[in-house]
Amino acid sequence: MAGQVRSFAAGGQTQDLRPCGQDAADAIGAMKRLMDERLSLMTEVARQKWNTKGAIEDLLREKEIVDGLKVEAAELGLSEVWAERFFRAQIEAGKVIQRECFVNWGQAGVDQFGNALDLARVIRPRLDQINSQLLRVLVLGWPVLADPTQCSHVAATTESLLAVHGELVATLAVVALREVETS
Ligand SMILES: C=C(O[C@@H]1C=C(C(=O)O)C=C[C@H]1O)C(=O)O
Repeated sequence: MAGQVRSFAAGGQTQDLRPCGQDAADAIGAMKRLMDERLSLMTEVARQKWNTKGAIEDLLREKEIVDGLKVEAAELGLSEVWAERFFRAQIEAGKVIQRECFVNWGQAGVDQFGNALDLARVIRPRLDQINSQLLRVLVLGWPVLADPTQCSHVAATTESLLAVHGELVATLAVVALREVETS
């Protein structure tokens, strides 16, 4: 895979994506932060849906996200099949968080949140940015993710997500990272 990744056009410039060790390690750090931010935004998503009594799951939006990211992945030289697995896992983990929020707020008798962010205008655009940024750092970090001698990075990612989001969410979110070696 690493050998297939040559370059991609970003902001009109072609960048060399062949990794050197530090770039790949930095990319793993960025991947962790972006995965965490994506999951953290799910509470904001849930607050807005709680206020509007909206459904947690939006399958049309999920399909649009995944279809778009598969095209981007192909352009970046990343396996579309793997990219779909990775992002579907992030989406499932995010829905777990939203469902947990709904259960907790239902039990606590929460009525409305006064300061919920706008889903369409604020949260989803940020999620779209995060998704694209994630794709790019996954390409850069691929040599580390695919190297069985460096599997501690996946364990560290799991640990840091687990500490904030709990075991179920963390396990779901990293599942595709554990399959990189075989992709
Ligand atoms: C985050 C949302 O909730 C769910 C999770 C999604 C995601 O993780 O991107 C997309 C659609 C929904 O099924 C949303 O509705 O935007």
